[in-house]
Amino acid sequence: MIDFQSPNSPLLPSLTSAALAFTIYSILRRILREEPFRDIPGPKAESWTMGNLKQLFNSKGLPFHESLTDKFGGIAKVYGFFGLVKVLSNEITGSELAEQTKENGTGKGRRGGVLDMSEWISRVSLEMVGRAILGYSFDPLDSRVNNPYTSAIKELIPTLFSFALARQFTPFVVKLGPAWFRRKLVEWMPSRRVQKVKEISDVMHDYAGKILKERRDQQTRLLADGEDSGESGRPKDVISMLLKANEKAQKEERMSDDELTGQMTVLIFGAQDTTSSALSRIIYLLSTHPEVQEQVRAELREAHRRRRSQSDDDEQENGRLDQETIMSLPWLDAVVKETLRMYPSVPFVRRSCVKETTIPYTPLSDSTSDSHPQTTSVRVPKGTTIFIGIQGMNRLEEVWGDDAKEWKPQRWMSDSTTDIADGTEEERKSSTPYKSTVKIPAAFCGMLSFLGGGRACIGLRFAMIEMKIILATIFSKMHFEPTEDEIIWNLSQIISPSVRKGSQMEEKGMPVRAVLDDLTV
Ligand code: HEM
Repeated sequence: MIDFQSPNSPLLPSLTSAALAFTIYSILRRILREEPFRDIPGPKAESWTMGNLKQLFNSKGLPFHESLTDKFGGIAKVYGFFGLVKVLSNEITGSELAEQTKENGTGKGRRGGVLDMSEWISRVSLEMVGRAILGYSFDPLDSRVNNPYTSAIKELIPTLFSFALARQFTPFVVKLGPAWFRRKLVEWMPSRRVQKVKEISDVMHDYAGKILKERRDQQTRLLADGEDSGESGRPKDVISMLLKANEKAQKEERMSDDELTGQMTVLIFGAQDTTSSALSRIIYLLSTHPEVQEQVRAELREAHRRRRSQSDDDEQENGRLDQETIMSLPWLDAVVKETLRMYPSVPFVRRSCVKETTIPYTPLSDSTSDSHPQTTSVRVPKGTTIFIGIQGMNRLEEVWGDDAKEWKPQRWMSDSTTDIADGTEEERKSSTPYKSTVKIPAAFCGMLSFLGGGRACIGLRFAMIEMKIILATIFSKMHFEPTEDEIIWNLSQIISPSVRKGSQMEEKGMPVRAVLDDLTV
């Protein structure tokens, strides 16, 4: 009998060679299946071995993604390893206030300073999702030291993205023997980046296990104290609810601890970087568009004035607007939607085609494109890798009009758009400011920022509420101005900002000048 768990198992070499054989077979199979995309235009392969993959997975790759939509339209052919054919669909795409007191021309002094807002936003959003999803405080905001989980979660995506090319082999590597063997393989790998990912994933796994235990103990305590009977005593975080549902579920439907910790990590990941990327971009855009920022602050000023006039217990409300008021502010809504449209936090996603299909295709008749106008559909064989160009789709002129590539929140100010909180699900999904004949199967307002279909973002509503609350809170207390720094937006699956420090140097972060300007009193 073969012992699968033993490191000396004779199965290992056979598994390794079988996996390699499978990899080579798959590569050859795909090379031979190039033919259906013969007539699809696209950029030339940059290199014979890497195709276009280095351009696709490059932190400075946004212009390449943008050029795909501009030059080739809805579908562009890009090359993978060894000239493998892949189809790319339309990319496609603090510090405490460093004190400055200045005269601002009105004779009044002003207090402000330069803050790295991306750092702060990232901490705020992790704290929010930590509490809402896990019932856990990772990183009290007044702490100067990052929790190891916070650092791990921030490092993971950029580190993984830095070897995105090698990760194309993941589907084959995960089939290599049992988990302990794959772990050994990883430990033996002489790559600093692979070791870093291993360390990050160990920290995340250990923390998730620790938090799960805390939630479980809390539930046992509440049950024992009889506090679980009423709504008020019940923990509201997602994991506590999941644990409770798990206990009530039939034995065969229950999630194992590994599945539960997996869910925790997916939720935190899905929620944190995406939201903080969008929030950083919004703050930056408002700092560089003072006229739009003034509109947002004017409606906040008015909302606070109404709150003060209606409330007789200001102390208790502590200058805060309620959720309903925040969600109904039209300029805030327009700014969030327009930023998600123009600058989606996740500009593209990857999918594998599991069943052969044919998709409609209208080539560009533009003279700069080498497209073949007679082609109207393209056959996509099973196994083809597809990149869904979220950003490219969000900027289609057919859907958004001639000014599709401009950031214009005012496009959302018309009556024809439906707020997320209003209207039917169908109205909400398809509501774009333009009466377009092109229907995008999107989960949100005709844009793909939260994707669409069965695997669309499950945190859409959470994200909208969270972002608006954070923005309303911050912009009620201060306004922002740009600094002289050049901000660069990097593609590492999720977009994040950095600052140019000389011709060859960049540093993570997004400095903006914050000026205290309280609207709540
Ligand atoms: C601005 C904020 C957000 C954006 C732009 C965003 C965008 C996306 C996108 C594009 C996907 C599809 C990814 C793929 O399939 O490759 C996704 C999936 C997902 N998102 Fe979000 N997301 C945001 C916030 C959130 C929040 C706050 C949560 C949790 C509370 C969340 C949880 C998830 C989960 C669990 C998935 C996987 C769904 C599945 O595969 O079935 N997201 N999100």
